Amino acid sequence: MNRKFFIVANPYSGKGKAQAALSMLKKRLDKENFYYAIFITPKSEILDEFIEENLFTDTTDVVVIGGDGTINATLNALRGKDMVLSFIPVGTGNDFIKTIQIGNDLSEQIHTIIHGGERTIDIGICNNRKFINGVGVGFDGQIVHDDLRSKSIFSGHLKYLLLVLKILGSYRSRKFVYYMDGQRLEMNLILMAVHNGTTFGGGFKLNPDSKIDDGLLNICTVGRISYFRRFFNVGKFSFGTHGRLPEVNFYQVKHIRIETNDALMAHIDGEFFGHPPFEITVAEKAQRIRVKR
Ligand SMILES: Nc1ncnc2c1ncn2[C@@H]1O[C@H](COP(=O)(O)OP(=O)(O)OP(=O)(O)O)[C@@H](O)[C@H]1O
Repeated sequence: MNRKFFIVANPYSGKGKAQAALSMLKKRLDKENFYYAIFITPKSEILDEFIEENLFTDTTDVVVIGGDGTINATLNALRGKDMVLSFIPVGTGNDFIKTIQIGNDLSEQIHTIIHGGERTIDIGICNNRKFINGVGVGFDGQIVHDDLRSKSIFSGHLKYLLLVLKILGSYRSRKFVYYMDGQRLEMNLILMAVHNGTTFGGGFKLNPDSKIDDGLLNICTVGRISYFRRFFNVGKFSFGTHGRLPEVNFYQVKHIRIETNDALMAHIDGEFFGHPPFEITVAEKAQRIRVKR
């Protein structure tokens, strides 16, 4: 079958690195005589609807040049169409691709897009919206919320890290009421990370043992923790060694329901996603992606 590429490029992701990536990808696709179409994303709350409207039905390969938010919008635009997703990560955090092998630089990543192998991965679903990496509720939802509104002389990852430190020093634990595979729990938590992937926030490996094709969601909860212990242990979350802390618990489930609480903020694949209630499940082996052979 002749392959047809549809390229979704976000000019805003990661301070505009998409243009250079797009030029190089176009050159390589031209050289190999592939058909392709390009969609440059507009700033919009309904990005997935714009992508879906422009997607040709005979597309075989959808390439995302952007960060996790652009991957999320593209994934939701596919609405079950059987197309292979591949990635050039030019976002700020790029947390999802830390779970897979696509190559370390632009040239290798383009090689993977054209000549890579296929892998079929699980997809999470939260209140009918799909996610590829995860949903964060509590502390990291608050960061995404505040990041959207804060003005700073810094930008990108540095702005994000400064916000993490600021909120780390003030965020209080909140009551979570939730059902994991039907079992009711009620806990005061700083955060709950529900993952298909492993990492949030550009490198915090909250669920280091998560696998993207095991049919399960990995959950990390962090309970009430003193301000001193937060700052002292924050590095452990980057290395994924926080499991030794008594405030941390890990779970693997197929379904979680988090009850209504307007004091809890959430994000889905790094995009602000409001407040619970959330009904979160996993669709096993639901999406083909392109990875390094
Ligand atoms: N043309 C555009 N101008 C401004 N914003 C845009 C444009 N196109 C898309 N967006 C916004 O970009 C956001 C997604 O950015 P994306 O997540 O891909 O990059 P990032 O935030 O730099 O990376 P990451 O999520 O990996 O940290 C969405 O909120 C979307 O509305």
